[in-house]
Amino acid sequence: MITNSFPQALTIAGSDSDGSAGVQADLHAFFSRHVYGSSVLIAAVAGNSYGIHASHSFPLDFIDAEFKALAEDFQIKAAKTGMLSDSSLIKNIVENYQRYHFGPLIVDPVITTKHGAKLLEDAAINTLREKLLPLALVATPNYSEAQVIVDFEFHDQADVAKAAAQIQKLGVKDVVIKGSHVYQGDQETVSDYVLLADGSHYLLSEKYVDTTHINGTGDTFSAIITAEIAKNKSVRDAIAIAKRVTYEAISNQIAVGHQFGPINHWAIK
Ligand SMILES: Nc1ncnc2c1ncn2[C@@H]1O[C@H](COP(=O)(O)OP(=O)(O)OP(=O)(O)O)[C@@H](O)[C@H]1O
Ligand SMILES: Cc1ncc(COP(=O)(O)O)c(N)n1
Repeated sequence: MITNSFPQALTIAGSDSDGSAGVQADLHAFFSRHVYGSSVLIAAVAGNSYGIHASHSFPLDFIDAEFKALAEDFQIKAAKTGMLSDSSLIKNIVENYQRYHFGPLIVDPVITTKHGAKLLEDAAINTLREKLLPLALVATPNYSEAQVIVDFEFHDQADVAKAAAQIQKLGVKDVVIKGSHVYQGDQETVSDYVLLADGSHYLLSEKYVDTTHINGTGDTFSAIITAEIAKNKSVRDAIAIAKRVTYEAISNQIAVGHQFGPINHWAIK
């Protein structure tokens, strides 16, 4: 009899038809780190590298059926969320996540795409704050999402640190605020501020890559953390690996799409 022990992870997110972001990016990322990926699709968007043309959320009873089907068979060791659409979907995900055992939860609070399309209703921000974030082992807002969650504007790194502490107070154990642009001498870097559950905090920096092929960076980053946690890596190591390999995927561009193209998951080692 085959055991169910191969590392398995789950993404609870939206499909992006151009394959660059959402569930598609998450599954590429899981695959690249040798983790089996499954998905609960909550919505699908019709889009390409220029923008999003349409979006469609799935019925809640269908989402319930997806969770149940996976719970009856798979041994998922870690799960992540991406696009969440609206309040009723967030509540549904919270209920299903609490009903089943899918391991630690990584919340990537996706609000807008790289083309500026909104993937989360304004009215759902409170539900995100009060219902979903408290369940998160790791939350990975980018610079602008973090400002929406804490409801104040960042002017400097001290504000980023203050926001991470505020997000931790919502119940999130480990917080990564991505995407501060910091100069180290002449070199522009993209730095992610990390605040761990034990109170330790630090910046993870890589050189800024001047490219528009950045669709799916946030999805990939959070999916890699999820994959590494599914393989029992520590949160600190999982975040460091995610930073390193996401940088590899951004800096080894592939020629797909005209504007906000995908990153290169084959570059991930
Ligand atoms: N141009 C770039 N050059 C180098 N690193 C980058 C670049 N853009 C993003 N990153 C890195 O990629 C990772 C993903 O961050 P990013 O801020 O892009 O997330 P996002 O896609 O905006 O997030 P979300 O999915 O939450 O909307 C981070 O580690 C960030 O520092
Ligand atoms: C369906 C879907 N989900 C998420 C994103 C965010 O992508 P990114 O990782 O670039 O922030 C997206 N563009 N589409």
